[in-house]
Parts: sequence; structure tokens; C-alpha cells
Amino acid sequence: MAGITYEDFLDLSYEPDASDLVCTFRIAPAEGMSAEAAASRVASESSNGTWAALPTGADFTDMGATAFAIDDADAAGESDVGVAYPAGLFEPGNMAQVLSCIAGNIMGMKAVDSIRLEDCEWPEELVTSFAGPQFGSRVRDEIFGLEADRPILATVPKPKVGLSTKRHAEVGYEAWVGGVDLLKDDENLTDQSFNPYHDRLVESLALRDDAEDETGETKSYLINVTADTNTMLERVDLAAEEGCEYVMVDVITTGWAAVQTVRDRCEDHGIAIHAHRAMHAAFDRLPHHGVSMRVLAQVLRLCGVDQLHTGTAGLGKLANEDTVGINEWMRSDLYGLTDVLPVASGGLHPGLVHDLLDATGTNVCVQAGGGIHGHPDGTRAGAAALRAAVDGYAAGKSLEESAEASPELAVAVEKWGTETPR
Ligand SMILES: O=C(COP(=O)(O)O)[C@H](O)[C@H](O)COP(=O)(O)O
Ligand SMILES: [Mg+2]
Repeated sequence: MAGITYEDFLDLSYEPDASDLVCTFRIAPAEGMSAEAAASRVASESSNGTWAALPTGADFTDMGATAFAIDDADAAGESDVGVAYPAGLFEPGNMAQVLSCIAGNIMGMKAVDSIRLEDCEWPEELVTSFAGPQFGSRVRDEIFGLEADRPILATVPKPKVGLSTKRHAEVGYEAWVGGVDLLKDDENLTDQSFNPYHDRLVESLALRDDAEDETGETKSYLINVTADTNTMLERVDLAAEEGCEYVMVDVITTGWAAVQTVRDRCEDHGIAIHAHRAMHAAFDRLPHHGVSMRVLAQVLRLCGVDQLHTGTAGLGKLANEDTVGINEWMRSDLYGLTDVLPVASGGLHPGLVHDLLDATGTNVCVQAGGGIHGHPDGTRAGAAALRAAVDGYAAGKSLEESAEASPELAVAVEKWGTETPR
């Protein structure tokens, strides 16, 4: 029978075309299955094939992917496999459709014991079909007018949820006046009865204005608009109307399609998106299976977030995957697409700042919750301690020298040292 079979998706002499999307998968074939047999099934199921041989006939455009490279298996029986996808397989600007191909049914195929999408090389035609970020690291100049070579600083009030609107805004005020640039909602604070969205927006921005008057610095607020897409758009409109420069979105739990829609509405208002990645570890924590944080970051850059959590280079409370490499990718040239500002967050405190910035550089956002509000002298002192640490770093001072000039930092270092919390 003339038609397509698994073998048609394997060609180890194929050299990817510049217009191909090239994916690297880490694959452990199922017992009794060769790497070639597993790789050809992955290429087939993720493009236009299925389990049965298919007749094609006339009126058919071949959108088949090609498994073109299979590395030798390692001790665990896993191989890196390169798969090239033709440009025409993908609908321009539709991330949901792209992921239904390259990270879709194949994640559950019995032909593999495990499969992890590790990396993608995105072709120009597909990249430029997405909006990409509006600001990226330009938030530093365009929102804050920041000239100093220091990271921007954010804080999330703790406890995560339960603070009244008034108390939440007051904590924000204390942190702003103490020296942070951004108040941030926690990922699970949206519009609950103890702290409704609109009240929180209005009360926080009023105190933000007071903090700006008092400090002479620009301050802003990452208000969490996470919800169904229609509600998110309403919340984006409200944030813009009230004079907020940002919104925050839980980009994994809301989904790529929603992020694309929110990004367009944010452009209408000229406001930026802070992307919280809660739930990313369900995709990326297992080293053998799922989708790497590197690929999630690529996807979110194309979808157009301006700031994205990428971990703490191993220093904080949460597991990290290659923070430095992912940050480099987010800044790399990608057919003119704007960069994304990395956010280091999760168990950070002032004593970790020097080691963190040695690893990540200063073109980042440093976010601390417990590391500010857990300061023995309170939120304002905690914020001053974090600010003193980054200002000291920017001035070329060691942590010890920075602490000599800042009593608040000295207290924080006395309490937490330079230890990573767990
Ligand atoms: O609430 C926090 C940090 O609080 P704290 O500073 O008290 O630890 C954030 O949700 C984490 O940064 C998420 O992790 P990641 O940034 O790795 O996605
Ligand atoms: Mg949080």
C-alpha cells in the first residue's frame, strides 16, 4: 500500500531547513523498542501520523516531522533525539496549537517509558508570528527610570493570603518606603472576600502615591489578575484605569492562550505583564519526563510576558533548573523579539543577594517575601536591608561592607547569615 508509516518519519541523513522548528527530546524507549522505532513514532504522532499505516493520495500536503538525530543511549537508557517540524505544520501566532504538536499526545505514548521536551530552536517565521514582550528589561528605564546598575526589587506580603485589604496595602507601603520598587500579590491572592481585587487595587495605589511622594522614586504594583480570560481582561482594564503600570498573571495555571489574549489587552493600555510560574514544576521538575523550564520560558517569551520567574540559581527554597542558562536565552537575540526580565524569587533574603547577583548579573528583578517581612524589625527594615544589599553590590562592596553601612542589613545578616532556607 502506498502511504505513510512510522519509517517515513525517520531520516538520519536529514539536515533541518532554516524554516523548520527543531525540538530536542530526551527519550527512554519502551522495553523492546529501539531508539529509532521510538523516535519515529514521536515524530509521527507529534505531526501528522498515527499508529496505523495511512493512505495519502491526492489533495494532501505532507506535514510530517523528521527524527533526524539520535544520540547514543546513556547509562539510564535515554537518548537525545532531534526532531524537525516543517513550518507549514504550525498556525502562525497560535501557541496552543504549537504545543498540541510538540508537547501533545507524545507525552503519553506507550512507545516511550519517558519523554522530556528539553529545548527548541524557533525559526524566524514562527517567532515573528507572535507578539513577544512589549517592554522586557526596558521596564527598568520606561517604568522606573532606573539609572543605577542594580536589580529592581519586589516583595510579596506574607502570609500569602488572609491579610485584609487595608493591612495588605499598608505592608506594601512599608516595603515601598523601605526601598523596594514593586509590591507583588502572591500567586493565590486574586479576588477573595477578605481582600477584594478592586478595593486592593485602589487602596494600594493610593499608598503607592504616598510612597512615591515620600521617597522621590517611582513605585509600582504587580496586582494579580489571574482568573478566567474574560475576567482577566476586565481586571487588566481596571488596573490600567486606576493608573497601574503592571498586572501579574499566573501564566501556567491560566494557560498560553489566555496569556496571549491578556498581552494584547495590555498593549492597548501600555502596561506590562509580570509572569508568575506557579505549577511549572508539574511540567519540568522530573528530569526524565515533561517539558523543561527552558522551553516554558521560550513559550512565554513568544506569548509576550515582560518579567518571568526563572529561579534563584540554586540559592532559594525551591528546586531550580538552570536559572543562568534560561536567563541567557531570554536575553538572546531572537529575530528582534524583545527580551524578558528574569525574576529571582523563592526563599531569598538579603544575605543571599551577593551570591545571587554574582550568578545572574544585575539585569534582573529580585523578589523576597519572607526575607523582608520576617526581618526582626519588620517590613520597612526588611526592605531597607534588601535595598542596602543590592545598592552595596552595585557599588562594588562586599556583603560585610554593605552591612557595616546599614543597621537593617546587619540585623538581617545576623539573623539569616548567608544560608539557603529549606
Ligand atoms: O511567594 C513566593 C516567594 O516567597 P518567599 O520570598 O517568601 O520565598 C513565590 O511564589 C515564589 O518565588 C515562586 O517560586 P519561583 O519564583 O521559583 O517560581
Ligand atoms: Mg508566591
